[in-house]
This record gives sequence, C-alpha cells and structure tokens, in this order.
Amino acid sequence: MLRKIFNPARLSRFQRTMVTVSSSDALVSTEVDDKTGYATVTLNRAPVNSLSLELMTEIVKTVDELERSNIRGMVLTSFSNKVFCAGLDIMEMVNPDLDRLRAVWTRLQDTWASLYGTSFPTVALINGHAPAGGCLLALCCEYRVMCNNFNIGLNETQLGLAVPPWLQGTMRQTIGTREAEIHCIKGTMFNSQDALKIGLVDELAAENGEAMQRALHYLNTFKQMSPYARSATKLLMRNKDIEDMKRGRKEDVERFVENVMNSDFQNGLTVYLQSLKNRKNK
Ligand SMILES: CCCCCCCC/C=C\C=C\CC(=O)SCCNC(=O)CCNC(=O)[C@H](O)C(C)(C)COP(=O)(O)OP(=O)(O)OC[C@H]1O[C@@H](n2cnc3c(N)ncnc32)[C@H](O)[C@@H]1OP(=O)(O)O
Repeated sequence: MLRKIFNPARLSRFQRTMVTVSSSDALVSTEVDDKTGYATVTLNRAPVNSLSLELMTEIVKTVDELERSNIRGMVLTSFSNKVFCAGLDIMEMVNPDLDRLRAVWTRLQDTWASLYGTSFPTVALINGHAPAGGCLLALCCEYRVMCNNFNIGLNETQLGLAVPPWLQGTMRQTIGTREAEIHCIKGTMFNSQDALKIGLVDELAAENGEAMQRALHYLNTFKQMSPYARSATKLLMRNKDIEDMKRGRKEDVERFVENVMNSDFQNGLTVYLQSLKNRKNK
C-alpha cells in the first residue's frame, strides 16, 4: 500500500504558499522558492552537523512539514562548505544514558524513513565530507551532487559499528549488491571522483553554485510530469524497505545499544575521539 501520495488537489494551496525561512538559530533552516516550489533545507549545526537527537528531530519535523505543504522538490545541504554531515554525534555514544541512546537510534531510523520516503523529489547537495550518517542522509535522497575534494562513505565498520540492514539496502540500491557488500564491510571512504565512478553520487561540481544549478536541473526534469505518477512510482519502489525497517526496528535498536555498550567499543571510541583531536592539532 502507498504510504503517501502526492495529492494534485492540494496544489492550489501550495501555489499560495510564500517563502518560508526558519529562525537564524535553528538547527535546520528551510527556504521555499515560491516561483519554483523548491525548498532548500540547510543543516545548521556547527561545527560539523553531527547528528544529535535534537538535529535528527528537526530534520524529521522539517520533512514532515514540507510533505504537508506540497512543495515540488527539495535540496538538502549544509551551512558549511567543508562538512555536509559528520554522521552520528559521537558524543551521543560515549558512556550514554540508555534511554537517550535508544531514542537516538530510533530517531536515526525515523530520519532515514522520512527522507527516503518523501513524495517529492530530493537532491543531496553534498558540499563537504559525508562519512557514515552523513552518507546515509545523502543516500536517502533520489539524486546526489557532490562538490570536488571531499570524502563520502559508510565507514561504520572502521569505527566498530555494524551497518544496519535498512542502510545496507539503500547502499545496495545505489551502487549494486556486490560493491555494497565489499564497501560496507570494508567501511570504504571514497573521494568525490571515486564516488562518482562507483555511482555513489550522480554528478560532481567544482563549487556550491554549480552544484546548486545541477541540483535544480534534476528537479526541473519533473516539471512537466504528473506529480502523482512520479511520487506513486517512487513510493511503490521504496515503501517495502520502509515497512521492513519498521517491522524490525525494536531489534535494530537493541542491537545498536548492545554494540555501543560493549566495553571494546567504548574503549575504541575514546581512542577514536583522541585521534580526531590529534589530527586537528597537527
Ligand atoms: C544491526 C547493527 C546495529 C548497530 C548499528 C551501528 C550503526 C551503523 C549505522 C549508522 C551509523 C552511523 C554511525 C555514525 O555516523 S558514527 C560517526 C561517524 N563519523 C565519523 O567518523 C566522522 C568523524 N569526523 C571526521 O572525520 C572529521 O571531523 C570530518 C567530518 C572529516 C571534518 O573534519 P574537519 O573539518 O577537519 O573538522 P574536525 O575533525 O576538526 O572536527 C571539528 C570538531 O567536530 C568534532 N567532530 C567531528 N565529527 C564528529 C562527530 N561525528 N560527532 C561529534 N563530534 C564530531 C571533532 O572532534 C572536533 O571537535 P573539537 O573541536 O572539540 O576537537
């Protein structure tokens, strides 16, 4: 069954919708161009957009609101021209409170499901590094435009984390079963050129302006198309994955908690955090 279908009857409401901009201190800011109906959603959590519980909650809320406002497309990007998103906030995993840790993983599942299951077209404008959870956000979008000289990939295993089945599935869909298996297991990080070669991203751009043009070009390809047919086809392709994730979500949360609470993982995390700081001080 289709979870959400674009409703053409609601289009007249959208045509009256004007530009919406979130407050300047918001973790996620949204601008809707009232001429095109395209929303630019910018992740705003300095320094590296790491996914805290609060940031993920804002992402889910934003996508839900956009779904209700009948926009015609969305570009997801970062305030920083260096990091698109650094993945889960590592601090959420250091000696965590168990209830909050469960909430973090549940919200990551929600973030994946809401972004992956939008009825409107989505493009990730990857204007910086996108490891782990950052790559997840990009994979949820239909199309990916990446600026040169950054890295992207699911490097979870390098950090001692298992890649959950729903995220493996999204990677498989994007780069194919064989490559997904190899690179999820290895935790490969790709530079922009290699990400393009393997199909992890669809286009490269020299800088942000060019990337935005390419992103808008993708959205414009749907201008003359029936929004109903477009979104129905997308959701028919994606809804089963979302239903599968939802069926297994409790076990998935408990696996994550067990993974994170393992003492080897906690020790590894301390070393990893220190290595990030040492790299910075070099
Ligand atoms: C079925 C099984 C269930 C088990 C489930 C397992 C889960 C699997 C699925 C998804 C999992 C996702 C997990 C993650 O996302 S884990 C996070 C992975 N992220 C990373 O490894 C990225 C680490 N960061 C970097 O590599 C760099 O910071 C980079 C993003 C490349 C940016 O580099 P640069 O611009 O040079 O910035 P700095 O390194 O100086 O960083 C600035 C400060 O930000 C802090 N930082 C960086 N990343 C994070 C992060 N992810 N969380 C929290 N904080 C982060 C960094 O330490 C600096 O802090 P400070 O200024 O205090 O030193």
